[in-house]
Amino acid sequence: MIITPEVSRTLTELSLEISRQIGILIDRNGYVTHVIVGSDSSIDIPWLDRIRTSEARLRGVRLVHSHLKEESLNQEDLTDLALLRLDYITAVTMDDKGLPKSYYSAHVNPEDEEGEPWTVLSKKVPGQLEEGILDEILDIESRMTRYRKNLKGAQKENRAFLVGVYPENNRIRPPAQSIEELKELCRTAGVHVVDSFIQRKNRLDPSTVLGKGKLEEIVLKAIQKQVELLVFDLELTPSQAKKISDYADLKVLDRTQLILDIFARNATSRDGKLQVELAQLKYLKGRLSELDDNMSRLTGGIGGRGPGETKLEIGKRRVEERISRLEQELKSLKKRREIARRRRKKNEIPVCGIVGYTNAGKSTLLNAMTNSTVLSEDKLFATLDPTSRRIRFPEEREIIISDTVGFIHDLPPELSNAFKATLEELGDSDLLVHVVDVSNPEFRQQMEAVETILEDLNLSDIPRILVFNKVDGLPEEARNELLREADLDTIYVSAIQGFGLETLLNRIEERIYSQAEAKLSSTKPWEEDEELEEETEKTYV
Ligand SMILES: Nc1nc2c(ncn2[C@@H]2O[C@H](COP(=O)(O)OP(=O)(O)OP(=O)(O)O)[C@@H](O)[C@H]2O)c(=O)[nH]1
Ligand SMILES: [Mg+2]
Repeated sequence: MIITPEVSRTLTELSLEISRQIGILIDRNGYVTHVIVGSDSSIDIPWLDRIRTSEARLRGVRLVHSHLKEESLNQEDLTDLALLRLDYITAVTMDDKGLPKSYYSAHVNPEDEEGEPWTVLSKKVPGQLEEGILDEILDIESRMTRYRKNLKGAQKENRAFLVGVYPENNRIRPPAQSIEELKELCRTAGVHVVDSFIQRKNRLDPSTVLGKGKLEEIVLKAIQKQVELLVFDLELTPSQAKKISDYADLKVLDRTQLILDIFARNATSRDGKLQVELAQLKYLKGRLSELDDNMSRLTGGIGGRGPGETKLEIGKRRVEERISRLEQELKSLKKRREIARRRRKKNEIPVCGIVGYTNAGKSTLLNAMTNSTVLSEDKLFATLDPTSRRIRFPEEREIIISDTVGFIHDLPPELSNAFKATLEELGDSDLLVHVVDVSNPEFRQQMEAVETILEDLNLSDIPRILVFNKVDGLPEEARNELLREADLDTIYVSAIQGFGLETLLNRIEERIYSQAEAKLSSTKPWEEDEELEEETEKTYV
């Protein structure tokens, strides 16, 4: 039974006596876990511990509360039901003697994506209360689970909503494109994006970023669509993330965390893994400091005397220790890499680096170039990125061509070192091939972002070839327009269809070898060699 007639009567009688709503939370064993006294028209449910074990499950308690007037469940009641994932919610009304009159109940809607997030049941009078409430709740839960099971493979895991808040007249990056990029990041990270929400707002709400109303709307939809993750297209402070996550009872991630996660997944070399861990720890350290500041504001004693070493401080110290250990290790790895680099340099095989915005098609292009020519050879250099290949041209000319990590707008500062370390070897390149995905409407901004990063890395002096990739994905007119305005140095390719690769390879050979010859005639090779040998020996000692 939802509530026994006796308890129900106590509830309504007391309620009438004090002219306030009274609510009780009842667990699955029938025990009352909380008694709540509200005002005459509403009731505040206390913070409920998370006792659910899986996303599809309900909270394990139902709320029965009195309504002083003959009113069914109102919007606030239904919102509480959904937000708190209550097992069930019931409002009991009373007659003028305080005896229970009607019961209005609702439960969450376990499967219908399009309807309301709740199912409102028809009114019952005291004699109609039946046994079997527990079975009914278990049935709702199993329907929720079944609904989830029926979702197709990839849609089942990590279901997410994207949330973007943008200033009202930001002309630099249209929100739709920014969200589109976030979607791509999610795809890479194995997150299934169910829907996205964009809010235009000049002033962010300091505590929850979004206004309460918008957040509530999003959370209610999240419950309905069985979403368990909110991904924000901006950087959240730790306390914002915590507030949103507490309110929504959903996991909350921001763009930085998403990128960190992708880096962590994709790092394969020892160096890469350490770099990512370092970035993660630095990120964590920043978060701990902010939380710590908030805590000491709450706990700080008179005259600024603090509470001694808090748990957070201990955590922070451990993080710092690990950071410095990682930095040490990375330093020694870097030394070893430098030696290997010098040795390679001595071999005098010119190096060509492929750079470009993430997803521009760099890896595809590298594969296409090295597989499509009989001149290529798969060769892995242990100390290089595993995607370096050797290309052999006629006349015994060869080059090493290497793929790099993709560039991205607004790289989180914690990551930029890790990112730069992977790009460090680009400094040795004799030529850079800048690959652009021209089928992306944002490609010009992406080119700019790449330019900025190259400058940042002091690489803008290295000769460069500009390659417009994915021309196959462009409609005829757009392609013609590009062709008209582009300079002669730009090369148009489709890495997938193999279009333009010959031209590109020829251009690479031409550029590298004309430079190499120019260099040969202007420097005395033996001088350089001697110097190298000396340095190499020094590092060995
Ligand atoms: N239509 C079309 N798609 C392409 C072309 N080249 C690459 N792609 C696709 O673009 C996507 C990204 O290609 P990648 O080669 O992984 O791109 P990338 O630049 O190495 O990306 P990151 O390593 O993530 O920075 C893949 O789905 C490719 O199939 C092309 O010429 N035409
Ligand atoms: Mg790639």
